[in-house]
Amino acid sequence: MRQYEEAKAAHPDAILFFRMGDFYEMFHEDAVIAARLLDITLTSRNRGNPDEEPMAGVPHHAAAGYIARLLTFGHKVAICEQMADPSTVKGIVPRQVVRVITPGLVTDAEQLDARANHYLVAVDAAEDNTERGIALLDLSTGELSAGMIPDLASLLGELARCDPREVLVGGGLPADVKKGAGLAAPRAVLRDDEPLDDGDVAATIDGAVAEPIAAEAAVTLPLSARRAAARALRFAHKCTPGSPLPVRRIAPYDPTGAMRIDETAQVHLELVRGADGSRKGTLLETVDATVTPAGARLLRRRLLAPLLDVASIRRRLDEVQAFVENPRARAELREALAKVGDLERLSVRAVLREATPKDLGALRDGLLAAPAAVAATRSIVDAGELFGAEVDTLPELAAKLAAALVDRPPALAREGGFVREEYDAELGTQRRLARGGAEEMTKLEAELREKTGAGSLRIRFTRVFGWYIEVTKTHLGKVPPDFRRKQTVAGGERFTSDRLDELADGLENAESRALARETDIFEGLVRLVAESAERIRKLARTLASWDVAAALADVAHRQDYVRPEVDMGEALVIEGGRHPVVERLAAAGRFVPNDTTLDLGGERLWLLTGPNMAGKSTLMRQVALITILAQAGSFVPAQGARIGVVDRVLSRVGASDNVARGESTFMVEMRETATILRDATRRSLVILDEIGRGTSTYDGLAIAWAVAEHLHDAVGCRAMFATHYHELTELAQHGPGVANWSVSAREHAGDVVFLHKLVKGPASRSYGVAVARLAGVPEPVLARAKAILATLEAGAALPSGKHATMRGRTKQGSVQLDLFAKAKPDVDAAAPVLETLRAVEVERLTPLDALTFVARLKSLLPS
Ligand SMILES: Nc1ncnc2c1ncn2[C@@H]1O[C@H](COP(=O)(O)OP(=O)(O)OP(=O)(O)O)[C@@H](O)[C@H]1O
Repeated sequence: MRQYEEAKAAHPDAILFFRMGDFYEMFHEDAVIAARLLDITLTSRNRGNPDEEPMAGVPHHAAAGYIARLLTFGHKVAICEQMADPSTVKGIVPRQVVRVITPGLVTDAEQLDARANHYLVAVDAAEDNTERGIALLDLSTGELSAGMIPDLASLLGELARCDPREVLVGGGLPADVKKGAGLAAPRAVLRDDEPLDDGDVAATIDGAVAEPIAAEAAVTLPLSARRAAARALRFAHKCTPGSPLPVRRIAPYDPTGAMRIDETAQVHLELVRGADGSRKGTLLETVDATVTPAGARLLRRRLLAPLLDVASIRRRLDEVQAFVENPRARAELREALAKVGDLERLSVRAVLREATPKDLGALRDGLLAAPAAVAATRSIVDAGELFGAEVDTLPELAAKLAAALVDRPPALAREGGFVREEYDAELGTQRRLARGGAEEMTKLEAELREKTGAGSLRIRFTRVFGWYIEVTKTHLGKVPPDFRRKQTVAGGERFTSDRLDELADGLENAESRALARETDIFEGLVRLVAESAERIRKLARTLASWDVAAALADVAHRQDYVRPEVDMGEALVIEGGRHPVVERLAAAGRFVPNDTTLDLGGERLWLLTGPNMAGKSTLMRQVALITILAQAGSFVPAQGARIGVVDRVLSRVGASDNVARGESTFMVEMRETATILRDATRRSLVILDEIGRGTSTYDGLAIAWAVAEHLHDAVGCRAMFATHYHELTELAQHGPGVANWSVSAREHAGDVVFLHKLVKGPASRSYGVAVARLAGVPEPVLARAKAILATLEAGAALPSGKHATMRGRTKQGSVQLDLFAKAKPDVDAAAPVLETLRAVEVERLTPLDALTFVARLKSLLPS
């Protein structure tokens, strides 16, 4: 147990998986926690003795699933392996912690989403807390980026964007940063990191990345960013004690170069995750036609961080256009890329010495497919200019892997059988010997059967007993004297003989030598791949960017998207724009395209009215999504688009509670509105859907009015504002930049027909009652609603003779709608009954509705 105690002392905060034979055992507190979380049996060691201790174990081959479970609960798992084959070691087998797996640092394909990055994030601050640094490490791809973040809001925005699994919060960070990090990265485990001094920073970075890069980082990266990078590297290094880190570069992380789409907008626009947390119905799902995991990850990153630089955006659009115009090259490229697999993650597994024969096989297939991908791209005119000159496809490594490995190598190296016999003379010899030995065994069996006349005699092998001769009971009398009894089984006896032992030894020798040789070859190949990791990753990056361009071209072709013009102008002109997701879900040809123009020099604030369900939200989201797609470098669902670069997309859509954060609907609404008003710049695109709805009518209207005014007068950005407050449409008289638009609908025989077509001017009415009918609200309720509506629209007079307001105050001070109060006996008591009766459409009533209706009328009469 000394080994155990030492390993545990080195990793006190991890659950220690201590390898013993075919099991990983856990002890003490670890065993208790694991038994509870993994639903495995808690046993004990030295039962009944004073040193009895809890113990639990999981089979070694099934460990991955258990580890994944523990990670989801935020635990770290330290893997302590046997460092030698127990059968060859005298005394205690040496053991060592080879890897600590934490939620942010997983490399096992089963625990990773192939189509998304998996980040560990470190956050730091300069000594005087004036600047904040962030570092993002994806160990599974070996990518590390670091940069400075100007303020807390941006930092939280970045955390929401990269959706990390683990956040290291450097010691000394203010409490608001820690609290904010927890909220902005809800899926992450927050971990307090140990102190770090400046000497540690330099040493950690120098030790991890290549010298020129470390030197460059020292000059170009601000201290807070370097500190964050060093934290991430130090943590990762501690977790992979046995092998070098796969990180070779520190990419500058510059959020100011990207469009900011804060968490709220990401959620409201359903960019990469829908309301249920899945990819279903998101923009990403709609435009992600990539065929490689690395391409999918790149596209996801691009959608979450569209560019601001016009030249770079145009370069991406040029690439997409090239593939739109060359369908043949596109098809060939995509066919080749489909075989490429995940070169990035496979090469990292080799660096971490975690690669299996199957991984090497996949890497080989990927490398072999790369030249066809290059050829396809090269077939495009001007390809060199667009897609870079030389591409290194590592032909020598591909050839070596192809020569060495069998077609479908197994997942486990332990049992061998993955290196081609022709690849290595020694391996060939041992395999032949082994095969010869097996043939000899068959021959011996036939010989013995003949000699003894025991027809049931068999020569068999099991892992536990090795080779033996089995004879059934009926033939035991024929067993010759030189057979030695080994074991008695139900049906007969098992024997051995000198000849059998001799053959078995030879066979076993040949097999174990073959396996040892294969293991050597395998380790050599893994080393070779690890040495080439940087080149492989460079190739993977190139292929991923082609994959994205070809995928977007494919979507553009299939969905009829056009190339947007992107410039630094101040207009956002979309002709025949469509919502990329809704149009796919709508029946073919049923989606109604609309033109929208927001222009800082003209109409910059649109007030959008129209009935419920008319398509106001859809229209506003479509404008935002088209802008995001364009700046991410994609074609867009429209007949034409001119996008004057937008620096931020800010949105507040619909009302939703955030009970988890302990805030009411209205509080959330106002908090989000406040953020928008604070963060919006003249270049931003703001989308507001029915703000003010979460409170009483007049308060809501007042707030909505003031917000719209502020956006128009003070911020002066491009904005769309959907509202059901028709009073707000008067704002158009307020300033030249405000315009009224509405999404049209028609009422036909009491039913509403949505046209989804934009028309200039405010909506004439709301059709709320008609929509309520569409939703199945019972007729008696509809009739009463219509009656109330008519009274309201006529400007009802109160008993006191005052003009009706929507609300009044009771003596106790509580708010109530006067119109819903029962009529008092001294006024025309029958009025509401008559109004309701007049409004009902008798032909729509079911018999049951009619009964309910009569009861309702009666209840309206004073008793
Ligand atoms: N341009 C369009 N063409 C075809 N169908 C559309 C269009 N726009 C919206 N729709 C359909 O109408 C439904 C309602 O749209 P949306 O939610 O945008 O309405 P809304 O006006 O915002 O409603 P509410 O005021 O109730 O929030 C959508 O789910 C979609 O199916």
